[in-house]
Amino acid sequence: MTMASEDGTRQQHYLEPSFSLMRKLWRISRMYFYGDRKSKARFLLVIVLILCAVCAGLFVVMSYVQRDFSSALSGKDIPGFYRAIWKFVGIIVIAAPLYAYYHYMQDLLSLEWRVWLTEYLLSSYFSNRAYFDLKMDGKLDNPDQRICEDVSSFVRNTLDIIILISSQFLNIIGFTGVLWSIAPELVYILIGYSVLGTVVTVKGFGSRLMRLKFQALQREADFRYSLVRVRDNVESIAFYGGENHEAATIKKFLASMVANFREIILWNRHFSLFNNVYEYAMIIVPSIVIAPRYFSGEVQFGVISQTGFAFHRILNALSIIVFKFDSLSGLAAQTERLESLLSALDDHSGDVRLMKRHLGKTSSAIGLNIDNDGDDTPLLNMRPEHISSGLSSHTMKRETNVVNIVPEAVPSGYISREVGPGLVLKDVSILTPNLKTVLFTDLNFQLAPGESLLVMGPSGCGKSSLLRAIAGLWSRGSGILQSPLRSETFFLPQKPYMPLGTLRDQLLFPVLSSNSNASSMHSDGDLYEALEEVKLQELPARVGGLGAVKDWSDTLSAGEQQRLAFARLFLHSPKVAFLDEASSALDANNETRLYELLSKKLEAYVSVGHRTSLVKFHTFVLEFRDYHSWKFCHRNEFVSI
Ligand SMILES: Nc1ncnc2c1ncn2[C@@H]1O[C@H](COP(=O)(O)OP(=O)(O)OP(=O)(O)O)[C@@H](O)[C@H]1O
Repeated sequence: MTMASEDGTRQQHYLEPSFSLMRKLWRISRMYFYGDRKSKARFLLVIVLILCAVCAGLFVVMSYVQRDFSSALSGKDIPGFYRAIWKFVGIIVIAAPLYAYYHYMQDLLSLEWRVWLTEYLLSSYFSNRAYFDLKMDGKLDNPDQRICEDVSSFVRNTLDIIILISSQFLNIIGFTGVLWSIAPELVYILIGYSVLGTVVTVKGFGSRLMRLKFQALQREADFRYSLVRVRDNVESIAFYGGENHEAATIKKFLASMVANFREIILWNRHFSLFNNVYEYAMIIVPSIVIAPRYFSGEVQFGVISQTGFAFHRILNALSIIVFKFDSLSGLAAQTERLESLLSALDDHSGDVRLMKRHLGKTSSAIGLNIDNDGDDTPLLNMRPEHISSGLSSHTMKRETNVVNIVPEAVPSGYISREVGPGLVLKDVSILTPNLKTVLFTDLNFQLAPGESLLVMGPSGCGKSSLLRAIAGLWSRGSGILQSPLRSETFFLPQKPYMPLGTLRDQLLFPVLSSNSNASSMHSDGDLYEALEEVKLQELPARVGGLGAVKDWSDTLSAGEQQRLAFARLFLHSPKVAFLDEASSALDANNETRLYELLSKKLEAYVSVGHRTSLVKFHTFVLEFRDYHSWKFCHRNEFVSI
């Protein structure tokens, strides 16, 4: 979840009614109506439009019945009066179920569309770790709100507008005939008047109200996220006594949201003024035009009310932008937010493709056999001759001298990734995601299968970033990185992630416990055994069994969470584990015992840690020193500085 910041990362949108906005609306809508569920989508839409047409037809019939009714009343025509009453009853009997079914189909289509679009966005959001890269990129605020609420409002409003336009179009067709047959001059008046009203609305209020609505969505999402952050960090805030600070921060978001709403209310008042004048100015026009003909006996009394009815139906239809501007401006804001999310996801998958192409070129340039089709496909068979000769001694010392480099000067490519049995880094340089800082350059080392590495160094030198690069989370930089298949590795971050769900879910994560493979792979006995290994055997009894559901990050201590993460690691038994200060919250005894288990159970592992007591559990030590240099040596040669 990214909150838009005030430092310029927030995207500025100057929304205005335009063809580009309509194109965006069409782009999002066509994805569903031309997508994999198009048959159902189109079927539902056609049904809704047919029902809409029938309802519009009923309105035309109603205008004639109303005419007969008024004429019968004014002419004291008793049989005519009862005939009109019976016609009314007939229309109501048909219209009542028809309307109910019409709204039901509308709701059904809206739900289907929402589900489809949400699922589509979720798939894109989680593919190629887009959620991670979007957060790192920091340009798109609150993707969660876009996926959750903007989709829902967008679908509802778009559907309303489609139906409205269709019904108004039918109204224009149906009632223009009626009005034309009575008073053609009224049709001309209506056209001129509605064009004028639309131009004033679009030019006078369009871009301002749309921008305000866009900001309203953005600021509401920021406000809500500031509250969610508090809920996620209650303990830290309580320890710091940070209530005043948090309340002040949240109030700032509230104030910004309210300021925007004040502006919306103000502009709504201006618009409402214009809207009322526009609507009321026309109320008596049809009567003024028709009354002289009624006085001269040219038309019956009922024609006056029929003309008024038809006139206002057409006025509503032609003035759709004026009368529905509130929902249209809301829809414009939702369209813009969804479109920028879709574009960011598209750009991301484009970047991934570009990266793969780039890697293909790089590798062929150095004569390596690359296949970029998937994470788990062996890509490169790196032989010793690809590694600089100095590496084979396993003891290297090298000075690097670039720390903060202007973006133009940094390596602009990607780290080439390979799959191989060990872990090999050749001339690897890594950039931070904002591409402003080179963390280290020309890092070279290799670990054969079965060899383990401890990465040490001062805070902020790039130890975790190295693991991120190995895991494929960061790719910007240069060099070649060979590591085992992703499915053979397992990463433990410093702060273990505790997903929502049962104790069983915590142990099996990232495998879903509902997945049939999970239960065939790990019986409850295995889970209890893993808990015993990390000295958490009493946990199931304490919390109510493996099926107990809790907020685990609040229920368990930091050390317990780290031990649970080790149990998770042992259950998955990967070939190679990567541990980023994964035992930092543990006491020395627990840490030693877990590392003893680790060295027995796993072929190899790479740890990031600060304690020299960990050195004995690893074959090699890579030590970063003062951001400028690094040293790779055997553990027997390691001398702590
Ligand atoms: N998303 C980001 N954008 C820009 N810079 C970042 C980002 N994430 C991390 N950095 C910077 O990259 C540098 C290296 O971070 P990293 O987490 O790898 O350090 P570390 O050596 O693991 O530190 P520690 O021992 O404190 O955990 C830090 O200076 C950090 O501020």
